Order: sequence, then C-alpha cells, then structure tokens
Amino acid sequence: MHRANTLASKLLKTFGLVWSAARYWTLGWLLLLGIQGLLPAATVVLTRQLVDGLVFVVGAGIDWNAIQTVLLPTVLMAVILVTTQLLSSISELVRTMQAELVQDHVSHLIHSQSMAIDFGCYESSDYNDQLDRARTGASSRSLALLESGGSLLQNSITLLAVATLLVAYGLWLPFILLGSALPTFYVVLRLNRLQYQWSQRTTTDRRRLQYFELLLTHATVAAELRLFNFGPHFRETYQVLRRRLRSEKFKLIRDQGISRFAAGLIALVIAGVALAWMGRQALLGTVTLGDLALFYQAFNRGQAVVKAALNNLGQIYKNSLFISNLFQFLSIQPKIVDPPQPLPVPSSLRQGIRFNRVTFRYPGSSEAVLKDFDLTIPAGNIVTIVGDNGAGKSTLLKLLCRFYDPEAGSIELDGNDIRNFPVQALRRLITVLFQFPMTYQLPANKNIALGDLDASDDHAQIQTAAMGAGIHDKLMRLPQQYSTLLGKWFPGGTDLSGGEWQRIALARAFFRKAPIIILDEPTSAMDPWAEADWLDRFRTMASGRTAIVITHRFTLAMRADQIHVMRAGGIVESGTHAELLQQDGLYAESWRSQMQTTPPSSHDAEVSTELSQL
Ligand SMILES: Nc1ncnc2c1ncn2[C@@H]1O[C@H](COP(=O)(O)OP(=O)(O)OP(=O)(O)O)[C@@H](O)[C@H]1O
Repeated sequence: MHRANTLASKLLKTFGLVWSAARYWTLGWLLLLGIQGLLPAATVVLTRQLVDGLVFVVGAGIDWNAIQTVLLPTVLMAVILVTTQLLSSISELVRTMQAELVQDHVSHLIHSQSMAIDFGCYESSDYNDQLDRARTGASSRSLALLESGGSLLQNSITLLAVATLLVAYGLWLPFILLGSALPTFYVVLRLNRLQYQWSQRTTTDRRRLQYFELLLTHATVAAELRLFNFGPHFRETYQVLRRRLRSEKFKLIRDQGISRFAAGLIALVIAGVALAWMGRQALLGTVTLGDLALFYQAFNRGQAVVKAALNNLGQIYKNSLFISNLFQFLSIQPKIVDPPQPLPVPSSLRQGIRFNRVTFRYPGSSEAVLKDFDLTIPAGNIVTIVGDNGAGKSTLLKLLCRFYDPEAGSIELDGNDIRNFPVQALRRLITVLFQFPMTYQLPANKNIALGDLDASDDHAQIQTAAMGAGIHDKLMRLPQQYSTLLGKWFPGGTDLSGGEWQRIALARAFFRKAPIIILDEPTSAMDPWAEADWLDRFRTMASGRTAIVITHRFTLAMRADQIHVMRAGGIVESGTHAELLQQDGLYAESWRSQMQTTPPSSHDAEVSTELSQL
C-alpha cells in the first residue's frame, strides 16, 4: 500500500514536471492516447463483419446486394488503417517535441540546483553520486515514465474493449487472458527492481569510468600522460572495471531472458488451450467462422495488450525508481542561505575584517583546520598571509566568501557577522583570484568581463583591468586583440601560457569593483621580472580597497602593510617586514636563511625565492 502510494506520488510529481515543461503537447498526447486505444477494438469488430460478410457473399454468389454488405466494413477498415498510420506519425511528432521540452526543463532544474547547493556538497562522494544519478537520463526517464503511463492507459482502453468482446463467448475468457500474463508481470517487476539496484550499486564505479576516460582523453592531461606514459595503466584499469560491469550486466540480462522465455511459454500454452476450445465450438457449429476470426484476433491481441500493459507497469515501476533520484537531487536544501532578517551590506569597509575565535573543519574531516583563530585586517590595508603548505591560508578566503560556515566563532565585516548579510550581496563585496583559476574558452574580453557581467560592455574598464594585470600588451598583439578567442577547444582559438592565463584571471578579479580583494598566489606562475613590475601596479589597483594577498613569495610579502605568518591553522607572527625582522622569529629566520643563499644585491634571485622554507 505504501509502495503504491509512493509510486502514485512519483507519477503525479512526474506528470507535474512534464506538464510545466510542455503543457499543450501533453494535452495533445493524452487525446491521441484515447483515440489510439479504441482503434484496435474497432478493427477486431470490423474483422468479424468482414469475415461473416465474405462467407455470405461466397454462399450467395457474386451479387451486388451481397457485395454491398462487405463494402462498408471494408471502407471503414481502410479508414481505420490509414488513421492508425496517421496518428502514429502525429504521435511521433508530439512525443519528440514533448521530449525536447522536458529535456530542457529538467536540465534547467538541474543547472539551477547545481548553482544553488552548498559549495561543500561538491566534496562529498555521495553528492557526486547523486548528481550523476540525477543527470543520467533524468529527462528521458521522466518522459519514459509518462509514456509508460500513457501506454498503460491506451492498452487498458484496448483491453477493456477486447474483454467486452470476449465476454460474449464466456465470462471466464477475460480472466484467462489476464491470468496468462501474470507470470510475465512478476518477472518484469522483479527484473526491473534488480536492474535499478544494480545501477544504484554501480554509480561510483561508473563515475570512476568517466574519470579514467577523462584522464585518457582530456587535453589537460595529455602532456603528463605522454611524458609519464601512464596511459596504458589507466586504459587497463578502465578495461578491468568495464569487464566487471559488463559481466554483471550480462548475468542480469541473461536471467532476464530466461525468465521472460519461461513466462512467455506459459502464456502461449494458455492461448493454445483457449483457441482449441473455440475451434471445437466452431466445429460443433455453435459459433460462426467470423466469430472464430474475431476470437482469434481478440484473444491474440488481448494477450499482446495485456503483456504490453504489464510491461508498461514494469517500466513505470523502474522509471519511478530512477526518477526518484532526480527528485531527491532537486530536494537537497542548501545550508548556507540568507538570514531571515538580512542586514544591508556596506558599500565600502570602514573598520575592516575580523576572524573572531573561528573554529572550522572541512565536512567529513575530523581534524580542525582552524581552532579559535583570530585575525583582524584593517580597512584599506594590504596584508599578506604567508605560511607553509596546508597552514590554512586558502581556507580563510573560502570562509570569508561563505563557501563554508565556521563551526564556532564568527567572521565580521565592520563588526557584523557575515551570516547576517544576504549571501550573494556579501559575495558581491569580494573579488578573488583563486589559487587555481579557471581558463574559460571564450574571447579575451569576455574572460575578463566574467568578473562582473553587469558591466561587460565597459571596454575601457576591461582594458584598465588588463593593464593592471599586465596582460594588455599581449592581448593587443593577438589576431583580433581583445576579441580573440582564448583556448584551443573551439575553432580559431589562441592558447596562452600558464602565466598569461593567470594574468587574465587577475584581470577578471580586478574588473570586479569590490571593496575586498583577495589574491591567492597571484604571482605563482609569473616570472620574477614580471612579478616586480606587477607589485607596483597592484598598489594602485588596490588603493581604497582592503586587500589580502596569500603568497609563498617573500618579495611580495615584504611590501605589504602587515604580514601575518600562519602555521598549523594559527597566526604565529604579525607585523611589517621591518618589525618581523626585529622580532627575530620564524619570519626573520626564514628571511636570514634566504639572505645566506641569496646575496641581497641580486634582485632577481631574491624575487624568486619562496617562503616555503618557513
Ligand atoms: N576540501 C577540503 N576537505 C578537507 N580538507 C581540506 C580541504 N581543503 C583543504 N583541506 C585541508 O585543510 C588544510 C588547509 O588547507 P589550505 O588549502 O587552507 O592550506 P594553504 O595554507 O592554502 O596551503 P597551500 O599553501 O598549499 O595552498 C590542509 O591540511 C588540507 O589538507
């Protein structure tokens, strides 16, 4: 009962989904179903009239009056056959349009949900499984579910009409008809369930396959794949996994085939017995030859229809199981949401940013990355955060952007907890150059304008941002200058070097006029000369804004208003370059060790030295 309820609610939800995607096409589809359901029964009735008419004509000799009795059923039969053909073509058109609209609607829902859910979701394997299941044939499943429902309706109409015709020869006949299909029904339900369970069980494996496929075919892996020659290793791993999945699928399909055959055999025997009984009636003269033809057609068709209807039920069952994946995915609720009474975000910072006793651990991690973490960044300052790998530097920016919320403590802007601001408005206050920025296969100007799509027509500002990032001259030398398509994925694209791509990303960050600017390793892909040149420009770009620069490079760190040295999730030293040298702590020690290996007069060498020794 519970199962039937959930099935009914899923059907209803799916119908709602299809209805909102393609209302008029769905109406047309329902209408066609009704007509197509009645036509087969009409054919059966006409067959009897035709056969009886023909018997009469043969008995009466070729006479116009006798011929007239078969003329009408013949014409009607022809009309029905042509109509059946016509409706089937129209149905095809309607179904295609419905499918296209549903696909776009479901994609829209999945895309919107992917944007809305928490950033942290992407780090959970469960979530990735869910996304994969939702995406896999979500639109085709919802339509298939509805189509099976429609077919079931159509087949039920036919079945009802056929059963009515059969009752005339024996009340028990429709029951025999239904009974003969019961084994098939059982088999279909069971097998569909097994198939669904197998599919759920193997989602992660199938995602693994996609991953190996990506490693073997994607441009970003091509260089390492060739140099380290790990291609054959992944190809083999892929094949081993495929072999396992293939053999599991083979067993599933084989069992399915055997069970279907057995069920079909039972149905055949029952049909044989029923026909033999009717043949006997014809021999005894209790029924006419036309009756025998009707019976044969009705029983045959009836059996096919029952089988089809039960198949429809099986499909409904299976697709409803799969479609629940889509609904499950769509029902994920983000935890990082706007507060009930949001505060207006400040247009500029007056006091600054404060991390107040922040404790944070990544979802699924037992170890806290930050514990009672305190840090104040005064408004209008440029601060650098230096520290060894894994110290927690990038985590700070993710918390500030509310990709995650801390477990304890708060992050404040001008004294207000950032959780009091609307999420999008808060993010609008921040511009970030991420540690591993994206390379968008789009024209250069669009690549930069993505930082603030509302201002994407402001070419002067795009140029200013590009100049600030030191990529303007390069872009002017490209074939179509700022309109040149970047990347090689699409025809006519031009590729850039790693450092140049990084500058494009920097320009994107600069283009967004936000009061807080965060740069995570802005110069990691830059040559030392470029870095020295860039530093001076950055001061101008950042003027009036609050800037946080995360870096391993001394030369970048030393020029900040404040330097914070981070280790194991805490700030261990803070001050200006001169103050930190005077404190004679970790920073000074690293600095001195650098001085020993690099003569202070050698600017280039000094610039390229990294702080990773800390
Ligand atoms: N998504 C994540 N899930 C679980 N742990 C994470 C995640 N991201 C980072 N960590 C852990 O958090 C710690 C801090 O990471 P974070 O990226 O903030 O370091 P970082 O100081 O920026 O390092 P680097 O200088 O190498 O960029 C690391 O120990 C890392 O293992």
